[in-house]
Amino acid sequence: MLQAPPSSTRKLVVATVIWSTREHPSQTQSAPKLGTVLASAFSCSTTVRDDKPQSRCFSFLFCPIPLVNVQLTTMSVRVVARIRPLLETELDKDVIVRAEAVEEGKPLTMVKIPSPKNGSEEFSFAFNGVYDQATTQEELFTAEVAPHVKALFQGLDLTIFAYGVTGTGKTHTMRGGMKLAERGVIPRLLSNVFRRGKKIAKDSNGETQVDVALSYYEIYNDKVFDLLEPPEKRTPSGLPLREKDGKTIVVGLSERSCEDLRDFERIYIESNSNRITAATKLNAHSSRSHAILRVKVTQTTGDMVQESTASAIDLAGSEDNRRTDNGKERLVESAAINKSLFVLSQCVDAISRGDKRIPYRESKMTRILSLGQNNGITIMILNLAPMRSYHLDTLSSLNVSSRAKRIEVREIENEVVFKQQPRTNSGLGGNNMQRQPLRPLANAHNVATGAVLAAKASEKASDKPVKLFSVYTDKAKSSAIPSRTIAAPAPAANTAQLRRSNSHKRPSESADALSARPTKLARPTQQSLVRPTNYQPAPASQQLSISAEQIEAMVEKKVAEILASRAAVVVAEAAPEAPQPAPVQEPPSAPLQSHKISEEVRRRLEALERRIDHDERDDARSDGLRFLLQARQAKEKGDDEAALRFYEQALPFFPGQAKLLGKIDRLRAKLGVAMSGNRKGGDISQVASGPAERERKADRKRLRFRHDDDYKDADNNEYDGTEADVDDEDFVGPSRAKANDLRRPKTQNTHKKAARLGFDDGQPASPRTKQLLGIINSRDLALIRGLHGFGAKKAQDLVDHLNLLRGDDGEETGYGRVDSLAQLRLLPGMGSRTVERAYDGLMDVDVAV
Ligand SMILES: Nc1ncnc2c1ncn2[C@@H]1O[C@H](COP(=O)(O)OP(=O)(O)OP(=O)(O)O)[C@@H](O)[C@H]1O
Repeated sequence: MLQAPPSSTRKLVVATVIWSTREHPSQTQSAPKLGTVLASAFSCSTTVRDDKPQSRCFSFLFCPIPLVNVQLTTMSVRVVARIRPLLETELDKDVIVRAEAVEEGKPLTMVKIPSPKNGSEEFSFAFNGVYDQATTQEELFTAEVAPHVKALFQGLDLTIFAYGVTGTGKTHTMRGGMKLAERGVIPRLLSNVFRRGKKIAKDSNGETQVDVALSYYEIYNDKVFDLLEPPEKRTPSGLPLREKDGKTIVVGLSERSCEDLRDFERIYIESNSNRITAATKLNAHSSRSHAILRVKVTQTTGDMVQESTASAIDLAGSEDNRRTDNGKERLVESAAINKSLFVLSQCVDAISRGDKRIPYRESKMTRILSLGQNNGITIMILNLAPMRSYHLDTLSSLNVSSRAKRIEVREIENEVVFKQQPRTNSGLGGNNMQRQPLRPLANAHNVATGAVLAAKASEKASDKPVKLFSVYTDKAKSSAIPSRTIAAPAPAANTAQLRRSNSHKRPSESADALSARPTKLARPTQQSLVRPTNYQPAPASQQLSISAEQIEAMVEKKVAEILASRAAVVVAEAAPEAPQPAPVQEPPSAPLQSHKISEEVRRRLEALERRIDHDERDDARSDGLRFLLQARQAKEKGDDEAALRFYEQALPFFPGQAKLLGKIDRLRAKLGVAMSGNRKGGDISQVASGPAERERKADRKRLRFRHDDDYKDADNNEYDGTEADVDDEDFVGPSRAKANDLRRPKTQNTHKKAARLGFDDGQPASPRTKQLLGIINSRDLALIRGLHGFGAKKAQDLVDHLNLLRGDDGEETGYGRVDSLAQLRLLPGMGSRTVERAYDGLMDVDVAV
């Protein structure tokens, strides 16, 4: 049975067809001929998108036995735009965003918006679909999401995320309002999932069992918090992320099984009350976090199990703080929100440029979203406000989103596995998951983990969480909507009128907004964080009553466990061929004194551990710290060779660090002596040809590539590797230096330019460089905006970025300070052209003076 997928934008790249049998799903065999046949048989229906011919993809999943899986299919991220209707206070005359069709009678695919500089000019952005102000929740769902539910049950993962400026309707789209008709994508998705699950069970006469489980978490200030857990269980550093089987997983995330829609409603409403939203000037109930709902569908037939996941993501909205009047607390959140969205746009840009280095790891949200790296189907819903007051923000999100269309995701269905080897691909909890250790609940601002906050919330708590949106299905209606064909658009003003004359009135704009508002939690005061209205203190019997020593013992034990597991992971990643360190096995009752590591070392390890956890706003650095941690552990065990390897692996994260280089040199020297002694006359070259040296060589290569990627000119893609060479000259030694010499003539001009600007880290900074860096490091928005080539947004983004980078240990590491033009160039949004212009701008001023 062949099934054509719903999307018209997929393309077929049948490279390998995996043929597997139900009896032996693990035995696969390439069948390229069959793939070719299928490709030629079905590639005839071509659709045109973005002026690029695309072929339709056909998947052959869920065929009768034997299973035939087309595994290497790619498709672009499907990007659709939705223009929200006018709110009560907004006027028709201010509408500037329109939805249009390429030709009359065709579906809407264009968004038109005037140029901010010249009103008579108009920009057009093409999307896979555009939904105007009159579009209902049901129409959007039926056209964009419902068709993919089938694919979800065929084993594909589905990701739907709403992106846009604050107040443009992301939460409304994803979660929806109180009335049945206002239900958003999420409740409708669950409704469809349960319905299809029941159908599959029924059609198979109960042979196939379908289970649904939920995880729900938020990323707040770049920390991950489980929304299924009560706020008092949160730890200040949130849950860590790890990569597993090519997927980013949240370690220790809980999962709840969900039987039906009623169950879902209870869980969803309860956990949404844990989500952080607050009043800002631009949105009375603004989401201050990115919220990610994961719906895991497990189909079990006999001993075969197939898992797939639908992720529905309501991103927090970017906001221009000049318009928000945000207070300090909101500004901190805003900086985190803007930074992650900025990184997202950087990722989109990098992917669409075809860059090798995609800055996913610079924010948790982009790591989790992994655009272009994740498999399955991805739908991005760009939410737009039609008003002039959003003009520049709208343009910027239109730019990002239209580039996102070029991102290809691999459409790979999840494998079917035997029950005996249950998949652990979610890694998202369950009983086998280690939760983070409980820590004292005194917390920083604004995260609802503190006992005080919780207690405050509990004063207002009612027995039941407040229901703020509708979940239940009105089945009869849903099937009545035909697949979307939207007539030629009415002029914006008319549609706006149409919408506003509608009886549908958003409670947010009404006097009793706080009580009746459908989408987000009511907040007692403007600018205040509103935390769980449903919070109930745990009954006395469940409250923690443990002594300080017990807590200390728990923490110590946990640290030892975490270190051991990380050691295993890092060792496995770093040297797959090397023997794995034996896991630290400690009986629960083992006395603490039995720990092999001395107190002093433990303290240092803990300090490192804390830095790893707290420093996760820069995961690249925390990777580096992890290597340092491993190196120290290895040294403690007397394994100098491993220590050397880990120190060298840490080096790319702390390039040029004299202390680190010193350690490496000393260890190399020591190892050389020791090895020659051990090997009776063996010399260092023997060591150098062993696995350690191979690893070192690989590291150097990695280091070189890393630098090469970093130094790829962000503005013009012109390659300039010279700085990288200068950076690690000491480390690479003479042979590398020679290689550099060979490369130099090719990049002479760039090099000269770099030298003129003092891009080379090793060179003394010129007065102008110092002046420029002084301005940057001042983080003074006005000064930075005054630099040549810096617009308001660029300046704000830079300041936000620097503020975020500074962190607690800013003083010690100098992190968040820009010490050279080379560093400045590498910051998000900079690039050599920007730095050059700013530098030259200063020069002009000097000359003029
Ligand atoms: N399609 C729509 N129909 C009716 N009302 C809408 C629609 N989209 C948005 N709204 C209304 O617009 C207001 C802002 O929407 P919402 O809170 O969903 O924005 P948001 O993008 O999630 O904002 P933030 O990023 O600050 O959380 C709300 O009052 C919401 O009810």
